[in-house]
Order: sequence, then structure tokens, then C-alpha cells
Amino acid sequence: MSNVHLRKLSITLGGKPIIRALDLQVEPGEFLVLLGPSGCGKSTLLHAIAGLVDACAGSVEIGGRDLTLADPSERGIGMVFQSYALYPTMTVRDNMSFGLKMAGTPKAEIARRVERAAAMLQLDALLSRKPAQLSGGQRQRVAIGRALVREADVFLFDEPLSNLDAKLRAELRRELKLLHARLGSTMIYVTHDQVEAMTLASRLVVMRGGEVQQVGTPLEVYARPANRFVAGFLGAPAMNFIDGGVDPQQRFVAGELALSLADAPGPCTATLGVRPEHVHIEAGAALAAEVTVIEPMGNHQVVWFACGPHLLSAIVPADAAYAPGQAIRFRIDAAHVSLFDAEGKRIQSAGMQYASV
Ligand SMILES: Nc1ncnc2c1ncn2[C@@H]1O[C@H](COP(=O)(O)OP(=O)(O)OP(=O)(O)O)[C@@H](O)[C@H]1O
Repeated sequence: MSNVHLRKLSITLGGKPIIRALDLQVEPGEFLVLLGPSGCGKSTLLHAIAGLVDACAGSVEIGGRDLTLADPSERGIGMVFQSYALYPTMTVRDNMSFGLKMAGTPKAEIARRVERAAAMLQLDALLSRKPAQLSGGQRQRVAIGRALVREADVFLFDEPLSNLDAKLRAELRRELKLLHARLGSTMIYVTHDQVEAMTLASRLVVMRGGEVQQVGTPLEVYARPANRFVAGFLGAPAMNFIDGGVDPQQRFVAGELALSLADAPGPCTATLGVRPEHVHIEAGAALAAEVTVIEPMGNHQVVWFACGPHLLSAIVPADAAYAPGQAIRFRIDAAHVSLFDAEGKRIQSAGMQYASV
């Protein structure tokens, strides 16, 4: 187990700054997930940790050693990429052994490591097959196995599941979680899939434009997003946003819509953010609206409705009966809202959250 410490790391590619003075501390044994939209620099950051791209400023420390200028082979890392890139003419065993053979590892040691990794990944029965005789999920397991046999202190994963269908992705996701629990190694995992990020991460790093937007446990980041970008990026359906302001009576007001908050900041322009699970459709509630669209999801439904100019969503039970055009009443759970300022930054007030009164 090793820690990874990035200090003021900057990376420029083709004359374009991709990562800007990024600081990040990854604790030993942690499963850290880098999440962000396409092009935000996640892979570049991972490649810099692996030594596949050069830093133009700052440093990369692994296990307490400054390895900013070290070769990839000297960094003690195992890496799994999105495309499995297995050697098609080699068996699974040979694919998994190849790197160790090239590094001059003794035969008996290679056999021990391959068997251990194969057992962990349920590949024992497939060791003499060729890649063409494997399913996509099995191939990706071999690719993971190839990294595991290195018995590295730090594993880097670059969207390893994105080529798989949804069912396999969910299965391998659970296997990776178990694997991490068993190995206890430090893992850094890049994805743009928020379900993967939420379910795998011990801590989540949300990136945008080469910069870190927020670092925290998945629940912290979900419940208390640092800004509007993070708030909108995590969660499906997305968080509802309502532009308005806080008045002197500590109410959030947007046209007809008013919500009393206990520990709101002073009067200011603000955007209220509320997740659909904290919007409650109830007879007798204070606010009136009209249903526009209903999306059944099997185990729940998403009801979209218009309240003046605002189009909002709420999660309701699967068996609740609503119809487009129906007049409803709703309330917003003020204990679970976020307020963002004009620049989109979360407005923190005494209790972090804004209890209802
Ligand atoms: N060799 C290169 N030369 C110039 N620009 C590059 C190079 N490699 C990547 N980039 C640019 O760097 C930015 C970040 O790319 P990167 O692959 O790190 O993003 P990402 O967040 O991993 O995205 P994705 O999820 O699409 O892989 C992109 O704008 C990309 O076009």
C-alpha cells in the first residue's frame, strides 16, 4: 500500500495547458475515483501518475518518493486501460505472464502470481484459452489480471469497464470492489460514469477543465456539492435549479415560489438546488403546479411538473397515479437544499444545510 501525492502538478500537451497546478493526496489503500466530463484531463492525470506523460511543473510522489522524473517501470504501479489490448495469439496464461517474463521474473514466481490473480478473477478455468475464445467481460478480467500479477502498490484504472454492456459493467464493478477489499491496494480509477464513481469510490474527485472542483466521499459530494457544476454533474435525474434570491426574512424567493430557511445567509441573489428525491408531491402542500411528463423507471417514477416558469422533477413511488395536465401541490424539503451564489459557488451558512422552519 502506498500513498500518492501530487503537488502543484501542471501538464501541457501540444502547447495547451491540460492540468493546472493540481494538488491531490491519495491515502494508502484508498479507492479514489476521478470523475468528470470528457476532455477534463482525467486520463492525462492518470498517465502523469504512471509516468506516461511528463509534468511541466510540480511533482508526483508515490510511497513517499519523488518519482516525477522516474520511468513508468520504476513507479511500482499496475495499470488497466479501457481497451484490453491482449495479445491475440497468446493464451490467457501467457498474456498474464508476458510482462513478468520480460522483466526477468523467475518461472516459479510467475506461475504463483498468475495462479493467484486467476483465482481472484475467476479465470482459473480459462488459462489455456486464447482471447478470441473469451467474452468481453472475461477479456477485461484478463487485462485486470495482467495488472494484478505485478503485485503493485498502486493500481491505475482508465475507464476499464466502458467497452462492456451494462449488465457486465455492473458485475465487474462489484468484482472490482471485492478485489479492492481483498488486496487493500491503493487504487485510482478514472470514469465519466457517475454510478461507477458513486459505488466504487472511498473518495471522489470531480474535475472540470483540468482543475479539481471538489474532493469528498461520494455522499458528501452528492449531498453538499461545492458548486453548481458538481451539483448538476452528479445525480440522475439531475438536481433541480431555481434562480431567485434570499430575502431579509430568510426566505428563498423566486416569483410565486417561496421557501423559509432557518439558517440562510443574508439577502442575496441565489440559485436554489434541490434533488428530485427531496421534492414531495402532497395534497395540501403550499405550492401549486401542473404535471407535464411522467417517466416510469420500474422501481419508481419521475414526475416532471411546471410551477410558473420552473420545470421541476420529483421522485414518486412506482404505483402512484399521475397524469399529464393534472394539478398537483408540492413542497421542497428545505433541510436538503443547496444554495449557490451568482458565480455558482455553494453558499455555506452556519449549519452547512438550510433547515426548514
Ligand atoms: N497528446 C496530446 N496533445 C494535445 N492535446 C491532448 C493530447 N492528449 C490529450 N489532449 C487533450 O487534453 C484534454 C484532456 O484529455 P484527457 O484524455 O485527459 O481527458 P479525459 O477527461 O480523460 O476525457 P475522456 O473521458 O474523453 O477520455 C483534451 O482536451 C484532449 O484533447
